Amino acid sequence: MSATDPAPSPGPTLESVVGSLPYAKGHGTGNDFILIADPTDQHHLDQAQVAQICDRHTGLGGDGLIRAVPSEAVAEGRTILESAPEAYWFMDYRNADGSISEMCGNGVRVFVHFLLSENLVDLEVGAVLPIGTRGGLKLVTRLRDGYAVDMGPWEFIHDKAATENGLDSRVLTSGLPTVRGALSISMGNPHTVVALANAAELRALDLASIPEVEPRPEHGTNVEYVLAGNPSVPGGRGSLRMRVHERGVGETLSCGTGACAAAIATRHWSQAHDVAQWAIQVPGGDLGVGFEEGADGREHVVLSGPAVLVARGDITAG
Ligand SMILES: N[C@@H](CCC[C@H](N)C(=O)O)C(=O)O
Repeated sequence: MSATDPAPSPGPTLESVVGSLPYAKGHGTGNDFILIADPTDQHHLDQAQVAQICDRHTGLGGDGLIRAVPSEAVAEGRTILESAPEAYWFMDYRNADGSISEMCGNGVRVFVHFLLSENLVDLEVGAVLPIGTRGGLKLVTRLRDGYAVDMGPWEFIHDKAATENGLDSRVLTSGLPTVRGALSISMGNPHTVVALANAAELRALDLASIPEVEPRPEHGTNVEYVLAGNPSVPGGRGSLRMRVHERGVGETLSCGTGACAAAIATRHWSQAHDVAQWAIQVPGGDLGVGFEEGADGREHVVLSGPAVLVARGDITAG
């Protein structure tokens, strides 16, 4: 570039893209989100606007954006209200690329923490708050040091292959020398879990590009790489380490629904059905995954972990 060339355009400001907008930033084990309180359902952000806000270089930066809106304002929320009229708040979740996902396990804990900090709900330690999501009703219990979420029942995506072979798909990933067998699990959103042989494989994974999954999932998938056992659990039973490539985001430091899928797959492969509580180590911290019978008689997954708000701000041109 010479001195006479015109200066490159600095690009639009966030305010010019989305208008003035108060927000908070939070995370759950390093999975980070921009949170927007929208009690009157005014902030209808499109895919490009969300992607711009979540951009780590030209926006605020986040693995996703969560809008707190009354369930009444969203079609899926209105359906939930028919059987759970107490589910006043709905978690309108978007990935960093602006795409919609049905569910976010870390996000729903941070969401409830945000509602509390905005004085939009009142929740004692031990009390339960029903939340509407595109993945259905979720019950969030406030703990002393975080939140536990009844994520509801889980499912194998290809039931027959999963139960007969323990594997139903194949994944090709940079950094792994071979194509690996994998297991597809729905936590409301789709997951593909791959077992690794050792810690060197876990370290060597290159998750900068989207892993190739065959057969190709119609709506994409989140891919979890798991290593049974984790150093903080003596004997290792009921524990695992994982890294994740999230649909619509890329590699993240943690994924709550992914931790649930990883525990389900590892329990299935090791036939450890007697272990009701699992300890999951992700790059961003530690999560718990429990299994218990729900009121509907089906097995439910309960995800527990921390939720932190780190900042508040206002999108303005400055
Ligand atoms: N990080 C989340 C999952 C977010 C959605 C996911 N990327 C998808 O597209 O399904 C979690 O904590 O569960």
